[in-house]
Amino acid sequence: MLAALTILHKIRPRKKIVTTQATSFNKDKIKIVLLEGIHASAEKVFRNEGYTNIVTAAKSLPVDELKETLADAHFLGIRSRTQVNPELLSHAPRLAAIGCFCIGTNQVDLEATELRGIPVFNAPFANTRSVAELVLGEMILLLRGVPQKSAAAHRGEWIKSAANSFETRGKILGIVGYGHIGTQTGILAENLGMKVQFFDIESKLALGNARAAESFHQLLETSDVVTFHVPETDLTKNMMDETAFKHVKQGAILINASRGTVVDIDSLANALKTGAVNGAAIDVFPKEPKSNQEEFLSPLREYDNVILTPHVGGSTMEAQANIGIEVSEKLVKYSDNGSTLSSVNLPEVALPSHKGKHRICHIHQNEPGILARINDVFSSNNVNISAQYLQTSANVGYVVTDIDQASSDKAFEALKQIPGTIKTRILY
Ligand SMILES: NC(=O)C1=CN([C@@H]2O[C@H](COP(=O)(O)OP(=O)(O)OC[C@H]3O[C@@H](n4cnc5c(N)ncnc54)[C@H](O)[C@@H]3O)[C@@H](O)[C@H]2O)C=CC1
Ligand SMILES: O=C(O)CCC(=O)C(=O)O
Repeated sequence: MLAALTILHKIRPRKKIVTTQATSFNKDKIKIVLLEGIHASAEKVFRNEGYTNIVTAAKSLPVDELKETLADAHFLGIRSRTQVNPELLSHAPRLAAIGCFCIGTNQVDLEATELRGIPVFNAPFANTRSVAELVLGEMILLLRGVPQKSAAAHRGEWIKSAANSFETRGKILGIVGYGHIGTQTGILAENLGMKVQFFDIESKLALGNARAAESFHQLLETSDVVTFHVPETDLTKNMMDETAFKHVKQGAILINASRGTVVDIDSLANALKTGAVNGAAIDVFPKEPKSNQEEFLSPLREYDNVILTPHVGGSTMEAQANIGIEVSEKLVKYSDNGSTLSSVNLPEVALPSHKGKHRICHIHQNEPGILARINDVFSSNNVNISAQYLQTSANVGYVVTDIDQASSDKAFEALKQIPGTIKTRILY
């Protein structure tokens, strides 16, 4: 492992590491902030585990209020609205971990949190089914022209016609991003009798009768319905732009329940205007209202054949309750036991119980010799190590050491002084 540390250090440029130190307190002193209406199941998990200092808010907080709230907070829970950037982190000196109570983690600067030794956790598939079901429903409604017929009926108009109304059976569904949601959507669509093709940048196992498209453009050219299930990355930004729209099969349906940056809204509005696409369902937008009180602005509002939903793809009672439990359990585990298993930004270390021992968690810059210095501290303080676990990424290393209770405080103090230390915690 030491060799791996050394090699990675040599080939990666040095990143700016922000050194802050935190220790573990009594549970009632650990402040947990849960924002954006995170399901009550999360608070219940924390309370059941003895955490009582819990602040909740039904919405995201304005930046100044958020900074104030985070000044003495140890754990932060958010959904997709709260943006966590280096500026915010500089106002959260005690922050130990962040829970994204959703799938996407693009709202958090993952490198900045990594360099501060703050693990970020999410719920990678607790709302997968909810998104897939919404997409399926929207697809059926759009193929039947229901949104425009319904909007007309609300205005007193009666469009009893089969024109431009189709079954899903036998139609081709093109899935862009064949991950958890993409595959789940494909399976459900096949059960309706659709033919499924997908485009992914990774080589993927095709489930059921699905097949990989030759290219993104080939998928667009041959699909009756196109649905996006990619994360927000540099590659997916405006993936569906003016050029991509030129490849869409005449009269196709377009669905985006991934991230608002993936589909260029002006290009979509243009395609709707010219009739190049026959309808759309959009759940996510480049700029979304910060609260339910803010007006939603979009050039798509004028189109009856567009289903507009307020980023609720994953918002079902089932999904939110499950996400609340899953993410809070990960945060509790990190707090109580030090486990970073399934963290999206820090080296993953799965840990057994440390009953009868004190556990010292040390997050540090991944540089040559640091592991030796850590173990020097233990040997020079005559500390007997009963177990040690470690994992590294290009930038940071995470070493967890279980030691006898009698010698833990002295060793802990010495470990904090090692150059390159980012964060230390002692778990009793
Ligand atoms: N509307 C909502 O409420 C929700 C939205 N989401 C969004 O859906 C996204 C997808 O979720 P999952 O399926 O769980 O993620 P996933 O990580 O399981 O799958 C994403 C897939 O996209 C592929 N991909 C990445 N870049 C690509 C590119 N440039 N071209 C083609 N494929 C690419 C990946 O290889 C992967 O297979 C999330 O990142 C999140 O942003 C997730 C849940 C709820
Ligand atoms: O529920 C939310 O606030 C966001 C859902 C979402 O987009 C996700 O899980 O990535």
